[in-house]
This record gives sequence, structure tokens and C-alpha cells, in this order.
Amino acid sequence: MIPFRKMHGLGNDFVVVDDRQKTLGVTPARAAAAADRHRGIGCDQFIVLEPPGEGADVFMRIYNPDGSEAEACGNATRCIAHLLMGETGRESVVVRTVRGDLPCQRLPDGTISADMGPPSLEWQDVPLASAMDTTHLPMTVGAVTDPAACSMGNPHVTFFVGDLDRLDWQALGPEAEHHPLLPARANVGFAQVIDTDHIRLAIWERGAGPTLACGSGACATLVNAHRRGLTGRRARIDLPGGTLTLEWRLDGHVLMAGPVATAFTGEFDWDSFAA
Ligand SMILES: N[C@@H](CCC[C@H](N)C(=O)O)C(=O)O
Repeated sequence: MIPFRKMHGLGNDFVVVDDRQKTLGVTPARAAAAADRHRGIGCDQFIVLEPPGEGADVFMRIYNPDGSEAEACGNATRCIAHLLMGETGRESVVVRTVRGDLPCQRLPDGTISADMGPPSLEWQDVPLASAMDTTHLPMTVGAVTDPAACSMGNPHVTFFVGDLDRLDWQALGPEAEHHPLLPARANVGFAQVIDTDHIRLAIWERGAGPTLACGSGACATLVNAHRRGLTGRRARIDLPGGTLTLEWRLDGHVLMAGPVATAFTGEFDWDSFAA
């Protein structure tokens, strides 16, 4: 049997397995089966801890419920940092991902902060299908239009909307995620700017659908909002599952802080998820 831990950041939930001994035989199909909310354990992302190599405390591999691998996951980064802080007794750790090394620390209020690195702002790096200004995309989906895009290692587009409560954003998510301008698909944010330091945000995640929160999506939203002149470089971002605190530092790095929790632990066998 394989032990797992169910963790979440603001309800963005993860099944975490420890494969630092490289014995578990994780495949994209197996990760997808475990992530299935009806036939598996259920989660927004299936997270695999692997040996890091030199210079980091762990390598974190991220699978979406559709079996695709994501380059970044802000909330899982904070969860895994918390886990490693417990293991090591340290208050700061480095989580290595496909996106790079992400230094994390526990703040005095007990929340976990992750340095998510600098965003990529060029169209090739998002990626977008052709050359264009990434602050204004010629893209309309239903009643929303003119999003901005950037990459936090993974691709994001952000639509700025008037009133989030009056928008059926879940109906728009699939078309936006699969839009022809987005060759790698994208996570799609619907953001209502309340003030220059306050945003309400809902996220349709690539490969996962609607989630209660998306950390990298919150980072991308602050970056896109600031580039559009809508906010400063710091903001509180309220998501359906709770609040993250964001800063886009002058050195280019985006810092994100918020709570994490372990919901339960258990064990499974890959065969349990056979259809
Ligand atoms: N929940 C995550 C993002 C997970 C990956 C995303 N669905 C993708 O495919 O890029 C977060 O907190 O950032």
C-alpha cells in the first residue's frame, strides 16, 4: 500500500505521495486515476515528491486530474514547504519544480510564503500562438474580452471583469482554456479589481477546471493587473477558498503567502482505481 497525505491551500487540494525512493511507479494515467473525485481519492493536483539533487530540499512533480503535467503550482509549493519544514525542523526550505527552485518560508503568523520567481511576459514564453502584446490579447469568450497573459512557469490569461458575481465564469472556462491563441492551453483567471491593493479572483484551471484557489493564478493576476495600471505591486487576492497576499517585488520576483492544511492521511493501491 502507498501512504498519501491530503493537503490543501485555501481548498485547492492535493494528494501528496513520497516517491523520493523512486519505488512507486507513478505514471500520468495513475495520477489521473487517483485524482478522480468519483473513482479515486480526488484532488485538484496529484503531487509527487522526488529526489531533488543538489541545492534544493525536494523535487515536486505536479499532475493535473487530466494526467497532464504542470510546470508550477503555487498552493502545492506552499503545502510541500510546510511538510518539509515539519520534517527538517527548519523555517525555510527550497522546493524544486520544472519551473525552477522556489524558496519558501514560514511567516510569523504561521502562514507559508513562496517566492514564485519572476513572470515571463513575452508572447513566446506564455506561450501564445503568434506575436502580440501580452497585456491585451485579441480574445473574446462569451461576454468577456481583452485579457492579459503571462507565465509563472505555467501559462495564465486574466480577464478583468466588472462584477464577478454576475458572471457565469465556469461556463466560459473550457472555451478560454482551449482557445486557439493558447497552444499549451492556459489557466484562466476572472478578476474583479476592488481597489489598487485588492482583487477578487476566480480561476478555471488548465487540466482541472474550477478550483477554490490557484496560487500561480493569483501571482499572474497581480502581474497582469499591475501591467494594466489597475493595481500597485502588492495586493490581497480573495479567491472562493480564501485569501492570498501577493507582492510583485521590484527585483521581478512574485511572493505569495497564505495558509496551508493537512486534511487527512491514508493509503491506497493503484489497483483500487481500476475502472
Ligand atoms: N493549483 C495550482 C496550479 C496547478 C497547475 C495548473 N492547473 C496548470 O496546469 O498549470 C496553483 O496553485 O498554482
